[in-house]
Amino acid sequence: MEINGEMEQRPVIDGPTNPVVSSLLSDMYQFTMAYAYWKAGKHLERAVFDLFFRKNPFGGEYTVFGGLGECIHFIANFKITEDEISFLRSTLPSSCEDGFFDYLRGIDCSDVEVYAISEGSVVFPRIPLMRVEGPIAVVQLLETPFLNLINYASLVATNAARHRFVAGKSKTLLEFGLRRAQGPDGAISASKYSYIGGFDATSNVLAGKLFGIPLRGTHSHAFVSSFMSPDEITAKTLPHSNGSDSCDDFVSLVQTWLSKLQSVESFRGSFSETSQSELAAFTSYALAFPNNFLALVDTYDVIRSGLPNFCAVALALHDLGYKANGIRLDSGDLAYLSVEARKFFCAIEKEFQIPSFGRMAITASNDLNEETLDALNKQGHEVNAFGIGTHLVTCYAQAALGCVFKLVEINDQPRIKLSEDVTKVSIPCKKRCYRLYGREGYPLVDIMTGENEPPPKVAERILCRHPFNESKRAYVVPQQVEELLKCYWPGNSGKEREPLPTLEKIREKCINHLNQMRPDHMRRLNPTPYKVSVSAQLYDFIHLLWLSEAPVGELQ
Ligand SMILES: Nc1ncnc2c1ncn2[C@@H]1O[C@H](COP(=O)(O)OP(=O)(O)OP(=O)(O)O)[C@@H](O)[C@H]1O
Ligand SMILES: O=P(O)(O)OC[C@H]1O[C@H](OP(=O)(O)OP(=O)(O)O)[C@H](O)[C@@H]1O
Ligand SMILES: O=C(O)c1cccnc1
Ligand SMILES: [Mg+2]
Repeated sequence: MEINGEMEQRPVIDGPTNPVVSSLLSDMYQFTMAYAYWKAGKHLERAVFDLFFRKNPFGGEYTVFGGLGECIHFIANFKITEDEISFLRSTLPSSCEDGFFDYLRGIDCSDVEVYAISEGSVVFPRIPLMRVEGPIAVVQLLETPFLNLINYASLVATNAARHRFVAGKSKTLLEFGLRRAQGPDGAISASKYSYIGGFDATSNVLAGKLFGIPLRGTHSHAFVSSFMSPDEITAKTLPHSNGSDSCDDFVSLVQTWLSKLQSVESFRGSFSETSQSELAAFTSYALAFPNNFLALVDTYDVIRSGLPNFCAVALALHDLGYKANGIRLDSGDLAYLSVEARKFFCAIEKEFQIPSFGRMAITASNDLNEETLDALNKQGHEVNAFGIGTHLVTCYAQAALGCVFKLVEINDQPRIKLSEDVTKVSIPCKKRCYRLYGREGYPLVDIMTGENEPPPKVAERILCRHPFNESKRAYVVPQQVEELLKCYWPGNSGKEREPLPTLEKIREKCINHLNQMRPDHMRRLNPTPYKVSVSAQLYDFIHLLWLSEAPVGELQ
């Protein structure tokens, strides 16, 4: 585009992570409406849409906002190709005129503006996560892809944050969901947004490559049961960790340690013969990864086999200057088994004078979710890391977040969507949104105002009204005022574009925001709703418009 004789420098922004996110990834009705707008000569009318949700997921009182970056990557590259136009022509009724397809050929998002809350923020019902302004036909085409990019992203980020909340800050949380996720995009998105929501790492290698998320993993039961006995191990040499000399027969060294363990007085009766298959598997894994030895100990029997076998290998590694990483438990009573494992490790630390052996890491997995984490906490456990798959990535506890995209203004005229259900009435007008902070530093209330109202001021009392309930209102004297919607896509407005932060920064923002919330909004049982309000002026306007738009009933 040429402005004042100079070529405007538009930043080059890559497309979305998933290349299927393109202009046709939309509902059919967006294209039929676009045609009807065009036919009516309305397609260039300037519209304002709000993207928001009505209820927090998982019975909670907060949501983590995810997916904004992908939306911006999408619109930065929004074009309808010749091939796509041919397809649309073949699928729309043959009465659709050629001029419409010529119009579609020329559209992009250069005259669309997107204002949004920063990704990773904690957000609440009714406050627009995004405000999208532009020619109505184009903005209408963005509805479905935007909702698709935001609904699951925010749902899974929230789910991750909730799992983090129950697990506690000190635990390591590993996302193990790739195999159980809803297809490849579900899996990649789950890894990305679980990381934002506070997970530490993923097993998903592609997510590691695409987003730089730390990768972690152990091994499976197949690895253990694929071995028959230590006799099948032929390459038995393991160099000392400092490179000084080598142990020629690591397998025998492990056997020696197992015999020593069998004769320890305090272990007498707890185990006798352990599984030779498992011992061979652990020994082989240690030979392959002497610096990162971690063993899945529940293939046969955790107490009678897995733990002693693991310790025999870990002690042999210790002789050669290596430090084992720990174990994974994947079945049984995880609280009980983790406590028994810890006792076993501590007994070895004491018996053989090996400092820090008692602090060996214990990872647990197997159908974990918020409830099982909570139950484990209540029972007392010794788990250091949780691997969580199915419940996290499928968002088992709630299938979808209900973000919607509603018209709030056209040609500078406010619009309202009425409903019998008052929670579904949309809040009209182009709005500004603020978060007001209280004396103790907690966010107190979010407030929406009309676009041209003066902003709330620090230390100045402002009336915050429930948008629909006349009697619910409160005066607030904010100690800090934060404007929530920032310009992420300026279109032709000339405004500065907010840069897209890195995934690391988004994660940091999310964790800080969650930490900043008042604890009663965060608790799992009956959390206190966070207040979302409108200014007195906007309240009056909503109700005026409501009355003017709602037909008066007639009783007979
Ligand atoms: N101490 C505990 N308190 C509450 N729930 C637990 C506890 N330990 C494990 N769980 C959960 O109980 C469930 C046990 O699953 P399940 O009944 O399938 O047994 P399993 O241990 O997987 O058995 P299997 O050996 O057949 O694989 C899992 O969802 C697990 O997360
Ligand atoms: O349980 P999730 O939270 O989904 O976590 C991922 C699970 O995936 C693996 O199981 P695997 O595929 O080997 O099957 P399994 O159910 O028989 O353990 C792993 O051992 C975990 O149990
Ligand atoms: O690395 C693991 O232990 C792992 C990875 C995916 C699923 N279950 C376990
Ligand atoms: Mg399992």
